[in-house]
Amino acid sequence: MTTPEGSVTPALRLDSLTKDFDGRLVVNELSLDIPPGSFYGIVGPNGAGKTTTLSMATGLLRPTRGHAYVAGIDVWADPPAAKAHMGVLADEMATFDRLTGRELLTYTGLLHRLAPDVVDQRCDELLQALDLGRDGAKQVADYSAGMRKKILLATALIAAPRLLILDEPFESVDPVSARTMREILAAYVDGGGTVVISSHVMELVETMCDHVAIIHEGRVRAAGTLAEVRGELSLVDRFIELVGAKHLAEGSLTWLRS
Ligand SMILES: Nc1ncnc2c1ncn2[C@@H]1O[C@H](COP(=O)(O)OP(=O)(O)OP(=O)(O)O)[C@@H](O)[C@H]1O
Repeated sequence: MTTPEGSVTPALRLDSLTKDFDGRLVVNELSLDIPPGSFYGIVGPNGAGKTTTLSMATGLLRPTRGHAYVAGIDVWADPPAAKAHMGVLADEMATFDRLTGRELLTYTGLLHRLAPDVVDQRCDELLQALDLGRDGAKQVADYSAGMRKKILLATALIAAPRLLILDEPFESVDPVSARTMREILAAYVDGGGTVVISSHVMELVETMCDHVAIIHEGRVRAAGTLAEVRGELSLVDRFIELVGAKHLAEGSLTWLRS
């Protein structure tokens, strides 16, 4: 989609997003444009505000101030329209744990008004691809943490949205499944989709993403293409340069030495 001025509408626009928890600003006037077709990594130290930001962007947590737009649609002004454009994976998302993996996927597909035979075929393919074929009949409540990530990724993918927002999608996932997930996401971006992931794993972001934002204390410290953000440094060095390295103070935890 293009605006009247001819500029391309961002797949996701965060406009001065702010979250105040009991007087503490954990996300502070955060603005970011995610170009369509990009594979965008959001990195930041523990507690930087990544999950809070993505929760506000996906309609899970109401911002104190600011706006999020998906393909130009204001997420909080028209949540159903905005949500129709995106697939979301987030730990704090409520899900129907008493359904089996296959039932949850089927239910999600039917909610998106896909034809039952299409849902069936996509369920087969997704369960197979994510190595959940044998666990399709098990309740999601009994899934391991990694299996839960994978079934939630499958629910985010089943309706083939144009935007995927994935909070720590690789956490707890084994290396074989992680590789498959990376292949699925790379093919999705090749097909014109946009992916936004948060991650702590710099190597992963560096090899997968073409854009990156470094967030610290609720603000964007650097954002742009990977090359623009990294400069001459590796992403991890740039990250440490921006957020500051911490070393163990001399003499602390000496009681750990036997
Ligand atoms: N519901 C809440 N009430 C109060 N404070 C909260 C709430 N949710 C998050 N916070 C605080 O907001 C800050 C940002 O948390 P957030 O989960 O967004 O960080 P994060 O960057 O995703 O961290 P991590 O990398 O550790 O997952 C933290 O200090 C956290 O304690």
